[in-house]
Amino acid sequence: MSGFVAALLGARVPVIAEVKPTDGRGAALLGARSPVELAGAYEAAGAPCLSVVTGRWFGGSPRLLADVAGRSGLPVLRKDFLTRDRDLVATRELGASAVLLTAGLLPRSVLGSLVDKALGLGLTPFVEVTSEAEIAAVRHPADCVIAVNNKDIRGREQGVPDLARSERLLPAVVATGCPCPVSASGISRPEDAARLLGAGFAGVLVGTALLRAPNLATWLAEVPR
Ligand SMILES: O=P(O)(O)OC[C@@H](O)[C@@H](O)c1c[nH]c2ccccc12
Repeated sequence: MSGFVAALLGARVPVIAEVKPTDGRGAALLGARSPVELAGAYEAAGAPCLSVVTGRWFGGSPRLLADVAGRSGLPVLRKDFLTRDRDLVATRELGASAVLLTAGLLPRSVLGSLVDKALGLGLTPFVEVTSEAEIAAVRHPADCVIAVNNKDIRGREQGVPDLARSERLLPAVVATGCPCPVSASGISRPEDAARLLGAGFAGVLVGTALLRAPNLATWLAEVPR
């Protein structure tokens, strides 16, 4: 089992906490904090894993990933729209433990070979899906995190989130043998996170709501398992 998956499955509060400078509309999310300070605050509040967005839509960069991964003791997921083998090699070199692969943006054969390549590099594939057809396209599901995205990435994550999508698709994710189903995006309240975990998700990925929370520790403490 990968370090990223082990950290999530072993966590009391299995929330992957995201570092991203802006939301999909360009609104600033870090306030006066540096990304490294924010990562430290997530760790202190008990988050088991981090997600770092390196895509420019969200104000990210590869440098941001290197800074956070170099300073944090937590396993880090790189979130970006990567399509080539060499992007995965670079991701490893930047210090990530897991890498986002977006099933809806990649032809099935490309997704399969990127999963193979990531596993060969020791990176956990974190495959985001929005439909049963995309779930069926995930190769080696037992070695991947399969994450249901509650928003539509084609709309640059700006639309209304549909948490019911996660609940609807969970049985199909579990049926693949994936040990670590995750629900990602648009989870705005601790009670929504708790409901998804109660339904059977092994983890949730939360960005904007945590970045805007007045108190991280309080938000996470309100997510009982
Ligand atoms: O801020 P939110 O709604 O909690 O969402 C986090 C994360 O899922 C989102 O940032 C995201 C989902 N897919 C992505 C792809 C690239 C970059 C970022 C993302």
